Amino acid sequence: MADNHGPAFSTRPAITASKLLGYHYAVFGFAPYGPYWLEMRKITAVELLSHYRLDMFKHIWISEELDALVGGWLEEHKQKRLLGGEGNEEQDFIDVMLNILEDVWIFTFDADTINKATSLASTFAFQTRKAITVTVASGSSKRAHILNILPYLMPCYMFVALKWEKVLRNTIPDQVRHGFNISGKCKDLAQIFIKKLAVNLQHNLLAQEELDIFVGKDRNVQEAGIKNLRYLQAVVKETLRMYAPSPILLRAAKDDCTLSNGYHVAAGTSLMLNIWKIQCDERVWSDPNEFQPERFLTSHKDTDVWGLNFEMIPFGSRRRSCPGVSLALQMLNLTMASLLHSFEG
Ligand code: HEM
Repeated sequence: MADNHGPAFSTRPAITASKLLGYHYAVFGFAPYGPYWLEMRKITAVELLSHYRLDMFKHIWISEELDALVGGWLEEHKQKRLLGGEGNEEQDFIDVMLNILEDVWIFTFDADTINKATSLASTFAFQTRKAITVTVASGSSKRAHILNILPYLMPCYMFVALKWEKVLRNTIPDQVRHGFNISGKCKDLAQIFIKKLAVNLQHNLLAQEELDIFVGKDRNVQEAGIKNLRYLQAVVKETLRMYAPSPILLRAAKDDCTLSNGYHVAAGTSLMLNIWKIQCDERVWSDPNEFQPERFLTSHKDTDVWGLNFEMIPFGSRRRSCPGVSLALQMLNLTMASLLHSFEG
């Protein structure tokens, strides 16, 4: 279906939570297919998440800079709460935002929570923007900065007839939210990864051996060296296969279409793709419930996660696939390699 009817299913279902929490679909991951989504997708791919930009911003995601920014901000709010006064309301806001981040399936929220989250989300946007402005003012001006992309966002104004302010407010916090999300996803995946290696001595030894050969005990793992760590990459892929962080994809039919089996699907029909089931299909994967990284060096050595092999789509596929896949893979591989490297085998 993803192959033959990809374009027909390139929009998202119009659910209430996307409308309320996504500023009337201005958060482009929730936006319907159309000129606004196309423009935002282009800006994100070229200006924010391209290899060129990832290289420019490497100092941010490799260092602790972003963590420090967000951590400092949360700490400040905690302190305010301890001192009483306005802190309580702000703490409410943080609690709700963290719930949203942890619970991606926001359509399970009841009406009250959605109302509360909607008003608090705008505070979040305001605070994030303030934090970014303060960071710029406080002086990393010589470095490439995320705000460099803002001129490219200006044309979006024309598409949504929103105030420029609103586009800015929705876009940057959205990427920051994804930043939080990836840390969460990385943390969950890292836990699974370590647990799997802890119970399986043989996997652990193979991964450690590879690190010893290509990195050595006395050096830190560098991003450039990851490409040599083929076993480690296979372990990361196997983790993504068995524990896809987004196990269900949400799409909707953009136009009427007829599937190859003759079913007619009306425009607007929601489609939920069960990625977990696809990635554990025993017709494709032998012993699908067994953690076997070796399969990505043997029977599935040509299967990657970029959305072209439909038996393995942890980042989705085609038009609405994850634009952060490159960043996510770099972070996952580097985090896992560094974690493993810090432990004795
Ligand atoms: C382990 C990490 C990650 C996983 C497993 C993941 C997975 C996914 C999946 C399954 C989708 C839906 C794809 C589809 O419908 O076909 C998606 C969409 C998206 N992801 Fe990710 N993602 C990750 C990290 C990131 C990062 C780091 C960013 C950006 C900084 C990001 C930004 C987005 C955006 C903006 C969309 C919506 C795209 C659209 O609707 O056009 N993701 N992601």
